[in-house]
Amino acid sequence: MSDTPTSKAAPSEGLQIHAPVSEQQREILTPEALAFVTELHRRFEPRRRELMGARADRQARLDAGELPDFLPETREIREGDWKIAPLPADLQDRRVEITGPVDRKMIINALNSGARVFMADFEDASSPTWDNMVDGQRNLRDAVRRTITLEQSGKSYQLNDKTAVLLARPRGWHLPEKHVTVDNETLFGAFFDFGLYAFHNAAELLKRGSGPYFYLPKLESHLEARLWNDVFNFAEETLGIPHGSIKGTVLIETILATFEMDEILYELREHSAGLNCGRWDYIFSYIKKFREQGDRVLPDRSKVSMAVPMMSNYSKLAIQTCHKRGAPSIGGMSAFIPVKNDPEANEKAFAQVRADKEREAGNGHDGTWVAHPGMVQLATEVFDRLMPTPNQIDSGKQMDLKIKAADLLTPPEGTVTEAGVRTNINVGIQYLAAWLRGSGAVPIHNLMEDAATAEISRAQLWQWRKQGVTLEDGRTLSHELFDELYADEAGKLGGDYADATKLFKDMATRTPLADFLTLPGYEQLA
Ligand SMILES: CC(=O)SCCNC(=O)CCNC(=O)[C@H](O)C(C)(C)COP(=O)(O)OP(=O)(O)OC[C@H]1O[C@@H](n2cnc3c(N)ncnc32)[C@H](O)[C@@H]1OP(=O)(O)O
Ligand SMILES: O=CC(=O)O
Ligand SMILES: [Mg+2]
Repeated sequence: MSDTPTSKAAPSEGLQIHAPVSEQQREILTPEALAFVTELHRRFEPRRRELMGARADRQARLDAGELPDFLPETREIREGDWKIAPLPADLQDRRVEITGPVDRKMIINALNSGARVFMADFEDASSPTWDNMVDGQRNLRDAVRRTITLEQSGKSYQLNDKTAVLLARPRGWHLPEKHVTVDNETLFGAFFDFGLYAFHNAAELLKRGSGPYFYLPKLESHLEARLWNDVFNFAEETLGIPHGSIKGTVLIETILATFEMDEILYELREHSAGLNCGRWDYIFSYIKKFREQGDRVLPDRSKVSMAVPMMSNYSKLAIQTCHKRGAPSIGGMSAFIPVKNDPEANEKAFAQVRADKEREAGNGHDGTWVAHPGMVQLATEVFDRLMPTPNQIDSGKQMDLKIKAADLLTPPEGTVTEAGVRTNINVGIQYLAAWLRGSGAVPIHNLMEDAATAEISRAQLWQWRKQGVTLEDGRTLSHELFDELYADEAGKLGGDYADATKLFKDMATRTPLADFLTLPGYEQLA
């Protein structure tokens, strides 16, 4: 294995960049790195496209009333006795993982936060501007080599001696990288983000005793996991790193993937580092997939907690499935963040996070996510107390659980309120405005908001309006009432939010529901 990454592929012809490239960005966009990305596109783009077609076909069937269930054709995999390959040493203990965008300061702060793992996020927490995506790669390259530093606002940032293990989350299969084409076709973000990170860092990470570790977002089927596995195999061979050294933790954050957790682990068994419960996208996915099914309307977002049966069953099934296969099952993100200048509200936020982490550790998760360094100590204290071993894969928790499709599909009790409608409008517009300005994670009303939580706001509004839901006060959410509430909330935010107000309303009302807010949003992103 050499220090300088090399690719067997020749520097690429056919790849074009349609954006300015600074001197510093050229260090990332080298001919060799771009040749590798080009090859990923040429080999795997037809399958990516086919899988996106399968998503659309499935949605049409769901719109017609079909419900998901465990697949008959993969019963043998579910019932078989197999395990994933052994975990590398530095992925055995993942009790607290901090996440955040690939901004230079955030990366340093997250790696120094005391968390076991840092997930550097090109996805939900990042607005995919060209500079964010390419500079993020540069920041991570420097983080891997431990040369990352920053002087900002009179403060000096550098890495502590002991830092978190680094995982990167590339964009999901659906998101294009519009600034790059290969053979005149748009390159997709997953190939760009994975390709550049793996090319620049895989060998270096292995040399340093870690490895090229990834979180894989928004998968809807085991066939999508198979594609990632093939991409990993190709990358290992091309970059000359050992087979199985790339590890992927799949986010189970779509209602459809929940029915294929065994199969997803199986596809990735030589490359798997377990599963994670991405609760926010999961709720979004439930709304999106069942948007036309009037008996599956969810109540206000604040009422869809991890304690409601549908969500609790999903997380317990993830624990059972992972542990049967020797894999870690990581919990999710509580959206509560520290509240400045309000001790009472701050105490409540901490109590919420504590309760969430106690539930996760008690149920059997092997680790969890936090959004803010201020929550690392609390989550660590909870996991240290309730999980005294590095993980609880062998604890036997949830092994007697018997989950049927209805346990995952039955919506929770609860009502839709005018306040819930207004909050979704207000938060959705504020988030989208920030995203269009280049920030993908923002604090709004003392909660962490990112692309996944904004999608819930949008999809709920769409479904409630479409279904003409009855509000708790007895009124129907007619198109007229929706317009009235929308105009009122947008009016309170004012003219600075004009672009976001227009786009968010379009996304909350346009038929059919757009698959992702970030797709039409990306067309408007500078
Ligand atoms: C649904 C999902 O996908 S969840 C995963 C994706 N979402 C995320 O990763 C969200 C991550 N969190 C964040 O981005 C931020 O915490 C926010 C936007 C929610 C709040 O940000 P802020 O209000 O700026 O936080 P705050 O002002 O309290 O920050 C205090 C310090 O902590 C740092 N900080 C805050 N969050 C993080 C983080 N996640 N990682 C690293 N550092 C952080 C800030 O940079 C700041 O550092 P400084 O004192 O050196 O300037
Ligand atoms: O990515 C995490 C989620 O909750 O969505
Ligand atoms: Mg997500």
